[in-house]
Amino acid sequence: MRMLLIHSDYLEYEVKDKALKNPEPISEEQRKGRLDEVLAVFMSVEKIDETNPDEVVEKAVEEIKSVAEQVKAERIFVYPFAHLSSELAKPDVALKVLQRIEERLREEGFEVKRAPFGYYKAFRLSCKGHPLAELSRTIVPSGEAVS
Ligand SMILES: NCC(=O)N[C@H]1[C@@H](O)[C@H](n2cnc3c(N)ncnc32)O[C@@H]1CO
Repeated sequence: MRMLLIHSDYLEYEVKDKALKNPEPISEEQRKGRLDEVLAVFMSVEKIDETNPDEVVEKAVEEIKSVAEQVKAERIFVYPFAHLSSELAKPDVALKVLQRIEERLREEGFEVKRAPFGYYKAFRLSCKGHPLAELSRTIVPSGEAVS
């Protein structure tokens, strides 16, 4: 799992076209979304994560929680982003992992939105620019080497 974390004044997206033959079914309301004062987390779920998705979910939640507490963000935007890795997990595994991360962050008390999976989307982001505003993390199941 590769994550790019951007502490932002806002992130807003608009769904454009399908990027997968069978993208995640979405409601009309989910075609656009916005959060203000948000920690945007762009995530590529990787092949290696398929060996232990549950562990990767927990490690990702811990990392996101730690950064959110450091930058004092109470809102998280989970953003599926297939451009941070050349060894992507299959879409059905990736979607489940991202849905579970969304659920777990809500359980931890954050306000959470997740951008729709399997689409091309236009988005606008306003990075705050402070020293911790742009971070990346790589997470792998235990016992696996980071490539
Ligand atoms: N920017 C637009 C986009 O990335 N669209 C991606 C993601 O929404 C999603 N997707 C597919 N596989 C993955 C994966 N392994 N991890 C994360 N997202 C994935 O499917 C789209 C096409 O790859």
